[in-house]
Amino acid sequence: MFARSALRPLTASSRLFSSSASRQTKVTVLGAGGGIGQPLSLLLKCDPLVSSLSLYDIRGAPGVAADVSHVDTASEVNGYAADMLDQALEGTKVVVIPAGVPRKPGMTRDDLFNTNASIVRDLASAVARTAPDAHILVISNPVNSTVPIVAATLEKAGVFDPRRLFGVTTLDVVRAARFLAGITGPGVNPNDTAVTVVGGHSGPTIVPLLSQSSYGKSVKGEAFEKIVYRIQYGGDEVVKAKDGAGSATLSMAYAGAKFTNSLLRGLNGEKGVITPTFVKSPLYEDQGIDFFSSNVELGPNGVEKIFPIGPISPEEQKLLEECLPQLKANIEKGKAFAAQ
Ligand SMILES: NC(=O)C1=CN([C@@H]2O[C@H](COP(=O)(O)OP(=O)(O)OC[C@H]3O[C@@H](n4cnc5c(N)ncnc54)[C@H](O)[C@@H]3O)[C@@H](O)[C@H]2O)C=CC1
Ligand SMILES: O=C([O-])CC(=O)C(=O)O
Repeated sequence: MFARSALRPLTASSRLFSSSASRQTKVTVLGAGGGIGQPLSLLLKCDPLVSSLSLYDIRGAPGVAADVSHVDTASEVNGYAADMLDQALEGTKVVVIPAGVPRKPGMTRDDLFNTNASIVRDLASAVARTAPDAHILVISNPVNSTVPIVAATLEKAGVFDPRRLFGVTTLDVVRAARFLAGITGPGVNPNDTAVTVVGGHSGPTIVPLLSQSSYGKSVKGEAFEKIVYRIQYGGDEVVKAKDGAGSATLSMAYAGAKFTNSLLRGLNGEKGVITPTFVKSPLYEDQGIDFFSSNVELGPNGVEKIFPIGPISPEEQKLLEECLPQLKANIEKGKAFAAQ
């Protein structure tokens, strides 16, 4: 399926799976029966760095596991029913969480808070109890709030290590590269139009830094406004098109598998694995914002280095100013919930 000879040469940033190192890892998906969980489980089954895949959901995970387990890659797959959360987490090194409800048209990600906050808190408690050293990748929305909830839950349990908690903002990066390639001209490949996206993961908190991209820096005026809007509201495009049937699942599964592979490469000691992710960050701590997405180097301990956002244009400075107050409010909402 992925025969090497059939592939054109790829840059490190463009590969879905790359595996220069040999150590393999047990990965658990919480919410594996869902719209994201199913294709994500399939993609993780295809990742050569995953040795064992543990699939959990309150419904349907054993069926998904039976199905995915027939794919002829080396990893083993196990499915766990609703009452087997602790067994699903035993011995796992990486936990990916796409559990929770998705948006319908007319909703914001924050409208998911009331349902998803407690789902994520309870799953984080289980990770703290059963796999306290695991790296946790949070997909469930609203990411700007669910990540602080997971952090506070782990902190309460005395096992929080900020190097091991990640909000998955990779879909924004994937969209930015795709949309920029689309307006750059025929034949331009998204592999060559990577854009760093910083801030958070909802509307105005998503800040693409086009000025730092060789193709993006020439996008000005109305074209700039349009592509920024499209990157910030790409999720709404999918919610609208699915017309009540949910939000992005396939592109998110791709993005989730891509970020998981980056983390696994870092854990295996590969150098120079750098990608944006929403982590506990010192960058805007002086403004009371202690979670932020910027480029992060992933390594054997998880977060090895958090990069500052670097030089940005006056337009991007304005976007950042719009991002920060909303991001702060989202983070505080998560913390207030976790403190109850
Ligand atoms: N970070 C990002 O960029 C993105 C995040 N999302 C978010 O991902 C989440 C999932 O989206 P979909 O897969 O489309 O939803 P979905 O409804 O298709 O699947 C969610 C799954 O979570 C399961 N679930 C609910 N409570 C659970 C619990 N306590 N333990 C384990 N599993 C549980 C459900 O049974 C269901 O199978 C949503 O919150 C959505 O907003 C979606 C797209 C992008
Ligand atoms: O829009 C949503 O609700 C799902 C999501 O986070 C995205 O597609 O970026």
